[in-house]
Amino acid sequence: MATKGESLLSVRDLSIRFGGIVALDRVGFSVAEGSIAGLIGPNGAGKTTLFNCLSRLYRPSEGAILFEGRPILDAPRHRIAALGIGRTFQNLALFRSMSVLDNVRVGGHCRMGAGFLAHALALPAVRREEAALLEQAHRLIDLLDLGAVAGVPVAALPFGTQKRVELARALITQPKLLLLDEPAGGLNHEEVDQLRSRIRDIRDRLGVTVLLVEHHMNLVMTVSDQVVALDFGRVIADGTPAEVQGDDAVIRAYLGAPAA
Ligand SMILES: Nc1ncnc2c1ncn2[C@@H]1O[C@H](COP(=O)(O)OP(=O)(O)OP(=O)(O)O)[C@@H](O)[C@H]1O
Repeated sequence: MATKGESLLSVRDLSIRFGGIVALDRVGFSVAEGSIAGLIGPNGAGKTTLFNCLSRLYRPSEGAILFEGRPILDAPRHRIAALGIGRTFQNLALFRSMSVLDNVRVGGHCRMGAGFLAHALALPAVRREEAALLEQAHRLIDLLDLGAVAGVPVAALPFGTQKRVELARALITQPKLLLLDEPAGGLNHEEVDQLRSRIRDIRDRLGVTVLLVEHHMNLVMTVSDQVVALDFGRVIADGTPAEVQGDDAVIRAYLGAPAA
């Protein structure tokens, strides 16, 4: 197991092609345990493709992903949450007619140890697990200020609140690494400020390492310890927010090459 400051996640020489497009080209970087890392890059740079490789939705053609020092590309997709990697999606993936509480609880079932038969028979072990899950769901609902709407169907809530529900649902799997795909997308200024402190709370209070893909530069640069910049599927910068913000290749990628 990685100790604080060591790499929790290492991406090594990761490549993937779609037809003629090289979406990721020998991408490599590491994320230290207990840190907040931001992944930036212009549209089409490969950020979502990288997330999809990390959550095993895509299979890279080359390279390796190590989590806690162990390769995970051979792990079946449904084991990823149980290994300790959670994620949220750019487009919310919630059960819209279900309540906030039920959406959060449902996310926790992949971590439950009791088997199918034990569930069917409602054995005491299952009842204990269900009770622990309910308690954890309420804790996360409180952490994310969702207490007042716990019984409300998700479809009836404003977008910003739904995004918090998705965050709570991703956290109930007790991930060591949380992948956030554009958490600030569609949020107003005040909600982005709240999101910044929530991401810090998640790291500081729950001890979760965070990797976020985000276009909102102010959020990425103020919340991250490390920023990795991609362009055309390649890592063009990897360092502190100040280093990456001042990097010539990053400035060129965002502003375009100066006219000849
Ligand atoms: N399933 C796919 N089939 C074909 N091409 C794909 C697929 N997924 C991604 N691509 C291509 O790979 C490249 C990287 O796309 P990706 O969505 O990862 O970029 P991104 O950095 O997340 O962009 P954005 O910020 O716009 O979300 C793009 O050229 C995209 O068209």
